[in-house]
Amino acid sequence: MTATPHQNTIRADQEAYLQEHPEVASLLNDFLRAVVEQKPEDVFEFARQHFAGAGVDRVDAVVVAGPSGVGKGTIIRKLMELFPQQFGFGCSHTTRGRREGEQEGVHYHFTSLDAMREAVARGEFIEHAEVHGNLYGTSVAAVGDVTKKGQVCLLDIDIQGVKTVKASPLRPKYVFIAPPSMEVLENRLRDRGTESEESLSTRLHNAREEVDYGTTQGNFDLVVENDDLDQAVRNLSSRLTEWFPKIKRAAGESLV
Ligand SMILES: Nc1ncnc2c1ncn2[C@@H]1O[C@H](COP(=O)(O)OP(=O)(O)OP(=O)(O)O)[C@@H](O)[C@H]1O
Repeated sequence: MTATPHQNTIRADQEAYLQEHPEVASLLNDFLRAVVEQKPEDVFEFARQHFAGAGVDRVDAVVVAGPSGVGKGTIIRKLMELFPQQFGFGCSHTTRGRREGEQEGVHYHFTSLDAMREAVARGEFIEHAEVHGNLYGTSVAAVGDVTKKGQVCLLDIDIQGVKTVKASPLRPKYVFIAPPSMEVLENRLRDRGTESEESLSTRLHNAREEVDYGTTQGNFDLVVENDDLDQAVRNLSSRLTEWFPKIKRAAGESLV
């Protein structure tokens, strides 16, 4: 049966699209290769997991790490106030209890240990780690929620998490927030009033090793000392606009 002119037009249009998007063929070939290599019992479930992580190596993301109480959350909030259209927060999951004022989907996705373990086993997390007795993690979906809007995804991740992100397909920029001193860090944690003596001492104990790792040459793309908050945010913003020129174009040069 010969094709009608209308069918020919549709076919030409589809072929033109596929030529402009060679990643479609590569994505399908990768999937087929994975299926024949791993021979999954449940192909639909396998496909869901396989495609959940597709393209995650190409998204714009920034990992903001540092010891507890150094000001990661504060700096991220400031950046998002300054550049509301350009940055979005990649909301992590946690099994820890909700602190006063924290909202589901804004500060964290609050979940149970069992639900989180199951989601991790299904391959839905880029990284996860147990910190101070609770699970924390960054899901593929949380990063996608931000980057599909064209925004740079800001991630608040502890040092253990950083090490696993480095082993994941995500290719973010890594920023370490350093305290001016251990005394200042302790005062900030005390003044925040969120920790018991025991949790405070665990956090300070971990902080020394974290600062060693964070300030070791080559572990981070940028180290920012959070002494004066506005200065720290200025230092960070200026580097972010170099890394992601689209931020500067959209925000206007005066902001930086
Ligand atoms: N430059 C700064 N000068 C003074 N206080 C600060 C500064 N930056 C942050 N703080 C204060 O220090 C406390 C800790 O900050 P924040 O909660 O942002 O830390 P964090 O690194 O996100 O901690 P965690 O990892 O435990 O969530 C807060 O009370 C915050 O207001």
